[in-house]
Amino acid sequence: MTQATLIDGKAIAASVREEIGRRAQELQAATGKRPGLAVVLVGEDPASQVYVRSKDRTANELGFHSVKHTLPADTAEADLLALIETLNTDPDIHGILVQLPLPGHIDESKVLRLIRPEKDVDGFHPVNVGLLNAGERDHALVPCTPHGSLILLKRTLGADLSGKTAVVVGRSNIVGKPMASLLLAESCTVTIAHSRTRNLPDVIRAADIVVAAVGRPEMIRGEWIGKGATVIDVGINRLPAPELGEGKTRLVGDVAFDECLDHVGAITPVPGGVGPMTIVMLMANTLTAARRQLGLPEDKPIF
Ligand SMILES: NC(=O)C1=CN([C@@H]2O[C@H](COP(=O)(O)OP(=O)(O)OC[C@H]3O[C@@H](n4cnc5c(N)ncnc54)[C@H](OP(=O)(O)O)[C@@H]3O)[C@@H](O)[C@H]2O)C=CC1
Ligand SMILES: Nc1nc(=O)c2c([nH]1)NC[C@@H]1CN(c3ccc(C(=O)N[C@@H](CCC(=O)O)C(=O)O)cc3)C=[N+]21
Repeated sequence: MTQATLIDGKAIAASVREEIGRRAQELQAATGKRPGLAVVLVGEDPASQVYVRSKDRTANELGFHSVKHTLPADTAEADLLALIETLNTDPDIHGILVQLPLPGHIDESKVLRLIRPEKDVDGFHPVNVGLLNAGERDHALVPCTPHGSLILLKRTLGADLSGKTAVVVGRSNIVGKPMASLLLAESCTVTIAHSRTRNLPDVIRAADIVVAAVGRPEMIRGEWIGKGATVIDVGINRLPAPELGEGKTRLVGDVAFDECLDHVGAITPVPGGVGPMTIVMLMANTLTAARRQLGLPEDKPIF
């Protein structure tokens, strides 16, 4: 019986974070400027509040300039757009992140299109999406969760992923599509699966690399995953956990983790896998955006 390697996202995120901290200090020594991040939250979704707090805290810990704008859930679209215009022209702000999802009365696409592509640290603006898909990712800002997932894969399998068979389950603009695009750019043979995919277990079984971004707790069973495969579980699902006490919850991924341990090669846990990488890649993107806006040469890519 083999024993799967646990991909320690928390530890890898900590090492990337140190590197970003060093680079931010260099930037400040050279220019007197700190990378500046603005996070905008509309409404009071508790999960979003947790993420936004964590982004703000990490930015502060790394010595970034960080501002948080919390707007009421009934904010008019025009007011949100006006705030983005202000941030677009603020020279101390290099990165803008609007926490998703937005309340239903606001046109998400309109908001994302207004953010200056140079400041779009989520990588959701059509210009950044286009650059990534055109094979120009070095000039883009790359979405944080897929980018962090790719780093986990490279730290586990080595820098060269070419020729590997990868299945991405999920086709959202936030995770699935950009993940597939990054893996294709690494010369993997990529399949994108979704809710209409037939024989999903068989599709997944053929993969060297499985990335799960579905949002359904433990939907992907251990027996669907081939021997020795590497599994990146992006899913974050909060389930009630009465065994931990009344009203308590616990997080699980999209993959049945325990069922994988005796035969997969490596797997990310939830929590402690992709989540911590997402936050640190947001800081990496903010630093990249700051250097570009200050006219400095690109830093080495982070692996
Ligand atoms: N760790 C992190 O940092 C982050 C984690 N997440 C988590 O990742 C997960 C996915 O997020 P996101 O991409 O935004 O989710 P979406 O809901 O936008 O997309 C889910 C995708 O899963 C597909 N899907 C749904 N049901 C099935 C099924 N039965 N079989 C196969 N595919 C299915 C959908 O297919 P179709 O298109 O056909 O409907 C869709 O493409 C969530 O748990 C989210 O919380 C998200 C962002 C960051
Ligand atoms: N514009 C925008 N950009 C995003 O990047 C974005 C977003 N909107 N909306 C929501 C999703 C979700 N997301 C996560 C970030 C960190 C963790 C994270 O740190 N997770 C910890 C656990 C956190 C906990 O305990 O709740 C972990 O997995 O170990 C998870 C999920 C970013 N998102």
